[in-house]
Amino acid sequence: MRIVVTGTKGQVARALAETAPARGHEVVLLGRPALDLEDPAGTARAIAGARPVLVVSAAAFTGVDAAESAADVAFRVNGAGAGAVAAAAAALDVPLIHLSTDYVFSGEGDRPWREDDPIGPRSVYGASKAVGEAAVREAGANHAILRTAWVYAPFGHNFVRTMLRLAATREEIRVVADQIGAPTAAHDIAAGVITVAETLVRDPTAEKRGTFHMTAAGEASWADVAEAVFAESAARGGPSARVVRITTAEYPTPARRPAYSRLDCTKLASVHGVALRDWHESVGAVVARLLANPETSS
Ligand SMILES: NC(=O)C1=CN([C@@H]2O[C@H](COP(=O)(O)OP(=O)(O)OC[C@H]3O[C@@H](n4cnc5c(N)ncnc54)[C@H](OP(=O)(O)O)[C@@H]3O)[C@@H](O)[C@H]2O)C=CC1
Ligand SMILES: Cc1cn([C@H]2C[C@H](O)[C@@H](COP(=O)(O)OP(=O)(O)O[C@H]3O[C@@H](C)C(=O)[C@@H](O)[C@H]3O)O2)c(=O)[nH]c1=O
Repeated sequence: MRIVVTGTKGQVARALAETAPARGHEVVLLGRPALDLEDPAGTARAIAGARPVLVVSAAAFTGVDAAESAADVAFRVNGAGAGAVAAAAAALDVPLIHLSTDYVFSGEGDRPWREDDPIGPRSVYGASKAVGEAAVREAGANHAILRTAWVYAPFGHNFVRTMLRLAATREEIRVVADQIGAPTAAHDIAAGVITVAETLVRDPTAEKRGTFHMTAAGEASWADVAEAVFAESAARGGPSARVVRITTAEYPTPARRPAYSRLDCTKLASVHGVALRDWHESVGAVVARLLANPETSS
């Protein structure tokens, strides 16, 4: 099928472009200037012109700290922009998969968040993504909202690449150990998105629609992720650093991040048969690719 994806350089968009052809699908990536989420009419035109069988809404304002001082842009892109993409899918009568985030939750909990738990974003980014979710639900498309978390890939902006970059010049890196979540590889998300896409097109019944959580199996703190990255990197002769485990209070940032961010993914497994692999495996694979092909990793 022809899958039209918003964003050209995004991690999930690029991973979809790499993953879908082997599954028999064509991917069309639409990004600025052809599709600008701040321009709803232009967004609708660009999506219609690309003739989708299904739309994946993967572009977003993802600068969590930057959003705190650019709330107007974050809400235009992640709120109204997401609504414009969903309205375009509804007008074309094609299914939509919209990506959302663990940051819509407060993080003040002690068991993995379920889809029907009340949201309570603590950051502008999380709040803007929550507005986007609501706009997608309102638009009337056959849709699935997939909330994922802590995304990384061998390319793009992500924590794994930041750690390897910092390790090139530092012996020691201070990393928060009291935020818990599930680091999720963009390629694993892409594989799961394609399976959900195939189901939505084949079987557009109400049961397959709605909101689902889709993260890697297992849990980690950011410090755990850094340690796993450096263990894998060191084993392959790449850069590594000593991780100093610190508290969130010791690493002040403009945005507040959820302390407990794990998502319960059982609904996705039972309705769509999708369960992503353990994060350790995927972090290992991404670090291995980064070290083997640094030139394809930007
Ligand atoms: N990254 C993460 O850790 C997580 C991400 N998500 C969600 O998953 C989705 C995919 O994330 P990810 O692949 O990491 O995203 P990235 O940050 O890698 O890429 C975001 C993309 O959005 C594009 N974009 C930003 N503003 C606009 C705009 N006004 N018009 C058109 N395109 C725009 C960017 O374009 P350009 O390259 O030109 O800047 C970029 O291609 C997003 O919805 C995100 O909220 C959910 C959980 C975790
Ligand atoms: C670079 C660095 C970060 N940190 C901390 C800051 C923060 O609490 C945590 C993660 O920082 P980052 O800025 O890399 O990640 P962040 O931008 O918070 O990542 C989030 O992005 C958005 C888009 C999402 O949707 C979320 O699921 C999540 O992936 O690590 C350290 O402790 N030490 C460091 O050296």
